[in-house]
Amino acid sequence: MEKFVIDGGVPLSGTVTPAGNKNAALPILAASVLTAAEVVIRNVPRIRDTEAMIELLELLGVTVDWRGEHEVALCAAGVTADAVVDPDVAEKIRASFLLAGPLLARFGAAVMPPPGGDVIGRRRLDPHLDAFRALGARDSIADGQIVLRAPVGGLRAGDVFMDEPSVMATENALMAAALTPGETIIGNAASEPHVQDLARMLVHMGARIIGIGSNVMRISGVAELGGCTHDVGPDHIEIGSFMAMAGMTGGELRIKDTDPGDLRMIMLVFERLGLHSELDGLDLLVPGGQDLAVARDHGGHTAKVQDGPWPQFPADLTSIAVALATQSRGQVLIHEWMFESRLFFTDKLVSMGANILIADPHRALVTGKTPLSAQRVESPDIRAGMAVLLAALCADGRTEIGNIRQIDRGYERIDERLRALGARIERVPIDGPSPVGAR
Ligand SMILES: CC(=O)N[C@H]1[C@@H](OP(=O)(O)OP(=O)(O)OC[C@H]2O[C@@H](n3ccc(=O)[nH]c3=O)[C@H](O)[C@@H]2O)O[C@H](CO)[C@@H](O)[C@@H]1O
Ligand SMILES: C=C(OP(=O)(O)O)C(=O)O
Repeated sequence: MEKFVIDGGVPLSGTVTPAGNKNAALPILAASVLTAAEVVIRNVPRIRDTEAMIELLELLGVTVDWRGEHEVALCAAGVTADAVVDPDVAEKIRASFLLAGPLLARFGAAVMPPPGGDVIGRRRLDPHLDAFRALGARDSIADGQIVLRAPVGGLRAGDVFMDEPSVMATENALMAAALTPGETIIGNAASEPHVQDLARMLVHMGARIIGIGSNVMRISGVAELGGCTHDVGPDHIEIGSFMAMAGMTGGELRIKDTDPGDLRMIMLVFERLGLHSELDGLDLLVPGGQDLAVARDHGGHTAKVQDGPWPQFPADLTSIAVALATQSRGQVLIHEWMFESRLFFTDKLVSMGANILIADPHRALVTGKTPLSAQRVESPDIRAGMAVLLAALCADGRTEIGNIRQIDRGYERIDERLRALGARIERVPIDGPSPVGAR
């Protein structure tokens, strides 16, 4: 067990390169199961969630060959119909359920243990099951696991209409449809950058997909998919986290090699919170020393930030937006529309001095700017952990953050990368000695 010890109050400045998108890498790794050919995946973030997915793949019989720090070659030629999804590893990540689509399509059956993931509210699996049913599969429960079976002769191309634009259900439906001959239509599909990235990989493997980036995709599936080499796109959630960090500490940051199309809504919403950023080619620049002030709506009305399915503001950045708002003059209502427990972590920011009123489980009214001071806090989930870390970086004094395994689930070597920007942060074993050089 480890904790972060942070001495705050230093502007973080310099250049940083974002890691590959966690939520793209996970389905892209799972898609390797769709083919017996080798797939090479580059720009894989080295985080705990991708480690867990790769462990699951190895336990299924996929050969895993790291060819570089972020490049892995996977070959699922040895996976058989009786391969088992390991329940102990599956419960570590929500994305373990992404193996359902590939296994069902390739072998006609999948036995799926309950997935894990962030405890941020109720997380339905119904859209996944609905999609598989629309392709002819049947499901039942045995020993707490979901058993999926394709009809004799395999899945049938069909008309899938999501009851909500679920990200992972769209990904499962896409993977299953790509290996099902005929045309499948997915309506009310999710279209997040990670969904698009997976769809592009499936095209490289031999499927034809029309409508990538929209909420209706038409997939011409094939009986056999081939190998490919695929680069995972940059993580827009990590980029948003770095932007907020620069704004909150007053530093100047250049974020390299972004995908500007993924940043439009994030830049717009952060601008509303007073944080200006601009593009320089593919790089995103956050100027230093900004005096943050929330922009009121026309007519002087209170500003609001609300998340939603893409291209709306990403749910995974709402915790970060709350942290940023604490350092911006004025008042803003943050409405986390999707997950009913995601805002509970704000009590940690309040304990550090933030002025946040929780109106109900989905709404927080943040009034800034308030000085923050150091505390001992736990990280309840990946993004709340990052929000608390951002608060610690601009707080006065020494903050200790426990349960940093949560942060490590989604952010690669975050302490090392923040140190390179000037942060005074150390990773120390729990009950270990005080870090050298820290105040
Ligand atoms: C591994 C991965 O990719 N995880 C992401 C994925 O999770 P995941 O795919 O599990 O999330 P879903 O898109 O299914 O949405 C999560 C929950 O939000 C609710 N919901 C969602 C859409 C909607 O239109 N109405 C609605 O009510 C549902 O209760 C649903 O269970 O997408 C979430 C929403 O972007 C992100 O927070 C997660 O980081
Ligand atoms: C909620 C998240 O991840 P997961 O769906 O894997 O729990 C996240 O990335 O913020």
